Amino acid sequence: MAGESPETQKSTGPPHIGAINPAIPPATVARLILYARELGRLRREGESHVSSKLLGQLLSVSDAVVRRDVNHLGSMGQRGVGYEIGPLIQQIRQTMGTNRSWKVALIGAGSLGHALMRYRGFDEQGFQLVAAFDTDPAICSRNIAGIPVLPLEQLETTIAAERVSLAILAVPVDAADAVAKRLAALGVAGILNFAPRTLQKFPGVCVVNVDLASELQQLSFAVVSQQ
Ligand SMILES: NC(=O)c1ccc[n+]([C@@H]2O[C@H](COP(=O)([O-])OP(=O)(O)OC[C@H]3O[C@@H](n4cnc5c(N)ncnc54)[C@H](O)[C@@H]3O)[C@@H](O)[C@H]2O)c1
Repeated sequence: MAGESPETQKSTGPPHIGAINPAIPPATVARLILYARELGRLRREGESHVSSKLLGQLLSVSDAVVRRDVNHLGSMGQRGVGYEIGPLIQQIRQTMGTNRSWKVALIGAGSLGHALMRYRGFDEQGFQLVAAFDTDPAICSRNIAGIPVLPLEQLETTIAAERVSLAILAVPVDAADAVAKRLAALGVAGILNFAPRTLQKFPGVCVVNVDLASELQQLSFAVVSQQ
């Protein structure tokens, strides 16, 4: 799921949108997210410092890779002491834009949408799902896991009123481009797209595609490659 970099990057936009650092390679970005997850776990276990060797072991990469990745964040480690966990987490979160809260809208409240609304992990990472939208009247005007499901007609007013910056697209493939176009016109800065199609590009809108079927194909390739 992780590992794909934004297809476009926002150059201008509302003042609450931070710029993505284009100098960090996508593979490093993917690992930094995983380092933060492991560092959070170590901190909860009471650790204050971690070596590049241990952090590397936790991700099955070498300590040289860890040091190179962390170097992208500036001067962080101390020889013989390792990295101080708190400041390293803070620096990664600042770089990733996850040291702040993001308001997120979900478009498409079907099977996948329901599962996403029930997932509690977004809040913990600073992603606040404020509303879902659907075209099916049977689904609308309900609350799922505390999130209101609204008719699509209310997209424009709600996104503007709530100052939503990110959207999750979980609509049927044929509806994806039209919805993305509406989101782009509303100034939404990023779209997490689950529809199995490469979305049309919109200036200033970052898109990350999530396609579990593609991930499975990568897994099958990895398995056959080692046989
Ligand atoms: N990327 C992945 O790994 C992955 C996994 C599962 C599903 N999907 C994709 O996610 C999408 C949703 O899958 P699902 O299983 O939840 O489908 P679903 O049919 O259960 O849900 C789709 C929902 O979108 C609504 N909808 C239709 N047109 C709309 C529009 N223009 N605006 C707002 N809502 C609209 C429908 O009323 C329905 O509630 C599909 O495109 C599917 O292919 C991707």
